[in-house]
Amino acid sequence: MESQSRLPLNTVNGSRLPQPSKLRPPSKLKPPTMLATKRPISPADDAPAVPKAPAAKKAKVEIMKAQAKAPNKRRSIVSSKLGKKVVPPVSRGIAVSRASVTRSAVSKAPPATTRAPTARAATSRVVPTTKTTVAKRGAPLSSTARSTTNNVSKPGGKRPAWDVKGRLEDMETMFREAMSGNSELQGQMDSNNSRLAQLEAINAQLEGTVQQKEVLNTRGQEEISALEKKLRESRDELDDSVRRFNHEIEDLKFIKSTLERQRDTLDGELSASKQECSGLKSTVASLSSAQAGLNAELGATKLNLDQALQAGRIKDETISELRGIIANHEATIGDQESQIREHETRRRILHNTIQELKGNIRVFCRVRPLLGDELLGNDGEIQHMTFPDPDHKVLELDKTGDSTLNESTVSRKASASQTTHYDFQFDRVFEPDSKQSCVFEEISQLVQSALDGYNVCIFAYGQTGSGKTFTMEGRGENEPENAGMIPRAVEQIFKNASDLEDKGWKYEMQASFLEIYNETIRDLLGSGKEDLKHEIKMVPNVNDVNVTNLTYINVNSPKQVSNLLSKAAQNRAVAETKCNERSSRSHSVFRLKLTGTNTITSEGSIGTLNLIDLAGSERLKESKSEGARLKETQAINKSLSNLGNVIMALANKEPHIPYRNSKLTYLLQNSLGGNSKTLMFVNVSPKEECFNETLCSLRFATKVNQCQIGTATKKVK
Ligand SMILES: Nc1ncnc2c1ncn2[C@@H]1O[C@H](COP(=O)(O)OP(=O)(O)OP(=O)(O)O)[C@@H](O)[C@H]1O
Repeated sequence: MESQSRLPLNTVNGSRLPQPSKLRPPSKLKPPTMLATKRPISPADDAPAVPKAPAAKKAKVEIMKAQAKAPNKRRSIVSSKLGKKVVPPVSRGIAVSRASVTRSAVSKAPPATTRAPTARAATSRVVPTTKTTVAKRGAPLSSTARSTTNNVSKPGGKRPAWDVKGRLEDMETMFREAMSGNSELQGQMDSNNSRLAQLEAINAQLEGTVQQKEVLNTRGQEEISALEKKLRESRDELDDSVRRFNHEIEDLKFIKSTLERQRDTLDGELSASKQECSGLKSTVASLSSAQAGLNAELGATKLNLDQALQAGRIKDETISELRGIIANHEATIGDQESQIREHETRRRILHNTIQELKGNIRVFCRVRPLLGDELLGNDGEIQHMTFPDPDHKVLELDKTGDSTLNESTVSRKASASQTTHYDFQFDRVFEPDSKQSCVFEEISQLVQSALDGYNVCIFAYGQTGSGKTFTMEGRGENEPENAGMIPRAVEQIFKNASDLEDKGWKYEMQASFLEIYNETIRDLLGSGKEDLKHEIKMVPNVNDVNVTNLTYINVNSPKQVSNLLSKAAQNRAVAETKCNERSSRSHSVFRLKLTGTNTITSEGSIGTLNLIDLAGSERLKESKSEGARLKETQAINKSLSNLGNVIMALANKEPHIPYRNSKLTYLLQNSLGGNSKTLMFVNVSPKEECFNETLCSLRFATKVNQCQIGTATKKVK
């Protein structure tokens, strides 16, 4: 015991233990595989046969598991060093952990071998004990050690510091125990070494396998890179395909939407067609039923037809009888038509007789209404004129404070208050509110006479602004109610001529329009450019008047005549005077020559309708005309006074009638003589300041009205 205790503390069974300072910490120990690399095991070792690759894998897995359990194993080793039972690693089979291998190495602890680090590591577990031993042996005891020694001196407690011997004994005891444990560990280490050799063989085998695997791995990598390349190419192709397919999908979507639209349209058409079809079916059904009805009706109609044919035969007989009766009636109608024509002839005779009874020269007086500013004075009433006669034949004038006027054609009554009263009587007096239609009604029979072959002369006489043009021509193309005597006469002539066509009459109408201005004739229907001279000539044997170079136009409609009147109106010489703002300073003569032929009776007629708008009869004193206008007025007055002279001469049946003293009377000689019907309008102004002019005009008209010119005769071809 004594010699053993003198052995160095760091030797086990004679071999030196590694220095504690050179021991590696357990965590830095290399794994068994690494150890195997440093210490190859020859195949000649009596190691178990190398397991196949799966067996090697399994062994690796077991090793891994063992490593995971390593800390606990270490604890068990330390425990074993302290005298507890140590489980030999061999009993655990091939699944030996790195920690257990290390413990085996420590137990063997061969000096100066390649496994030294492992042994050192294993030895490190007992270092504290060894150190303590060294300290006890070499160095003086510290106070703490001493107290411990003191405690040991007593069983179950520390030995006192001074009990060195006791403490040494204790240490020796401990050493012996350690040594016995060491031999045990040595056995374990041997078995571990053999186990390690086996494992190294397995490891070498595994390394070969690893190399094979690496070759395989390299090939695999190459294959993988080739496959990756292929994969990239495939991906590119796939991308292209995807793009292509996307395009195709878009196209297909577009086609799909188009087709859907077409389908919708076709659906709509189909439903419409279905509806139409159902409608047609119902129509067919109704037509079928109608056809059945019609068939039935047809049968009935056939029956009726047979009856009608029978009745028709009877009617044919009746018709032949009626034809006989109609022939008799037609004969009667022919008789009656000839009677009508006779009646027409007699009507003309009677009409002429009536005209004769009325007198060949008749005078109508027309008073125009107050216009514009004229209405402002006297509350718009004409106070100096009265129309007392219900038969419209009398006009009364009252003049206050003018004793110089003491004449009257009919009567004159002067009152004490110096009011002079004048009565005038004419064939007709038209009051200011008389309409154009009302005036024309009175002259329409005269117009009819022109168609019957008479020379009719209607002229308007009066002072400027008294309403002559309004009476003869009217006002405004768009005011049919204001149409004058000329357009109305033309209208009536065309209408009557048309009516007379039934009685066999056909008329040719020739229009001319002229004016006499300053005793010069001007053609109002001419172009106006030529400076032609117009002379009045008597046509021998016909007792007719002709004007040379005058335009005669055949007319066949009222519209045509209306256009001629418009043209003439533009050509008329119109001049301003102080008496009227638009005064016509010439006589205008519209002449319509009517030549009628009766194809049935072979009668013929030539009539002339003269419609004359005379120039204003102004007194020189009133008109205040000067220069050229004075000459105009003088010429007008001369012709007008000559007209009066002619009428007087005719009335007095004088042997010489002074027709040639003025162009007007010379032109109208056939219309003023015995073979004519003459109507004079005396137009008067309602203005009181025109009283004297009005009086003059009325006096002249009264003279004309008193004339008995003779009996008119119609001209027969
Ligand atoms: N009965 C009537 N009703 C309404 N207005 C009328 C009537 N008579 C004439 N007038 C108007 O009085 C004005 C003068 O008439 P108009 O020109 O016919 O006179 P006149 O006698 O022809 O004059 P002149 O001799 O200068 O040609 C015109 O504006 C016309 O429209």
